[in-house]
Amino acid sequence: MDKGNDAEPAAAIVEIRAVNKEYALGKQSVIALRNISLMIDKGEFMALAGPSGSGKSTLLNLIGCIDTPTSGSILIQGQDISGKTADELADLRLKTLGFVFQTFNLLPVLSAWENVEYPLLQRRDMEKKTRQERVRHYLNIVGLERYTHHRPNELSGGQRQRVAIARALATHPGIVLADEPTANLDHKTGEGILKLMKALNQEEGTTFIFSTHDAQVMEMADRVIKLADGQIIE
Ligand SMILES: Nc1ncnc2c1ncn2[C@@H]1O[C@H](COP(=O)(O)OP(=O)(O)OP(=O)(O)O)[C@@H](O)[C@H]1O
Repeated sequence: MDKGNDAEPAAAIVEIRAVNKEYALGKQSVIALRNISLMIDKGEFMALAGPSGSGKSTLLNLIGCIDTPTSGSILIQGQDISGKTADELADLRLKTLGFVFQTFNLLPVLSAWENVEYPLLQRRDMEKKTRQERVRHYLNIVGLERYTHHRPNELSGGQRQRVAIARALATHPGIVLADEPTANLDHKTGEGILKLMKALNQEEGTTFIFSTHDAQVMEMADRVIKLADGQIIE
C-alpha cells in the first residue's frame, strides 16, 4: 500500500519551502530572508518573534501574497502561489487572507461599519442582507456595536484595532496575518486585543500568524518562531 504523502490530506495551511528574499537597494542587495522552511497547520495561533530588521514583516508579506520570494516556494492551502497571475493573487487575498496592521490601516473617511463592509463590497455575489448581517456580527463580536457610525479618529487605538480585526474576519478568511498588532497600543489594551484574537482562533478555527516584540504576547501563542538576521533560529 502506498503510504506516501500524496495519499494524505495536506494538514498545513501554509507551507514555506526554502524561501530566500533579497531586496535591491541601489547597487547593493539586502538579504531579508535566508532559506526559510516552515509548515503552519490549520487552526494554529502562531507568533513570529525577533528583533527589528530580522525579517518578520517580509515573511508576513510573502505569506500574504503582497510580495514574492526571490527563490523557493510558498503554498497556501496546498496551492503554489508562484505561478499565479496578479488577478489570481488578488482573488486569493480577498477570499483566503485577512490582514491586521500595526497602524490599523482603516480608511479615515469611512465609519467603523463602512470599513468592515468595504472588502465585502468586492464580493459581487454576496447579497446586501448577508453583507449587513456579516458586518453587524463581527462588529458585535469585537464589542463595537455602539460605535458603528464612528469614524477612526473618533475611536481609541484599541477600538480602531478591533475594527481592523472585524474587517479582517468579515470575509471569512482561513488565515489572518497580523503585523505587530499590539505595537501601537498600551499594554492592557494590547493584551485585550490578543485575547480577542485567541478567542476567535478557538471559536472560528481561523489560523492566526502574527509578529511581535512583546514577550507577554508571545506567551499566548501556540508556537513561537524566532527569527534573527533573516533566519529561523528557534
Ligand atoms: N523594500 C525594502 N527594500 C530594501 N530592504 C528592505 C525592504 N523591506 C525590508 N528590507 C530589509 O529587509 C530586512 C528585514 O526587514 P523586515 O521589515 O522584514 O524586518 P522586521 O523583523 O519586520 O522588522 P521590524 O520589527 O522593525 O518591523 C531589513 O534589513 C530591512 O532593512
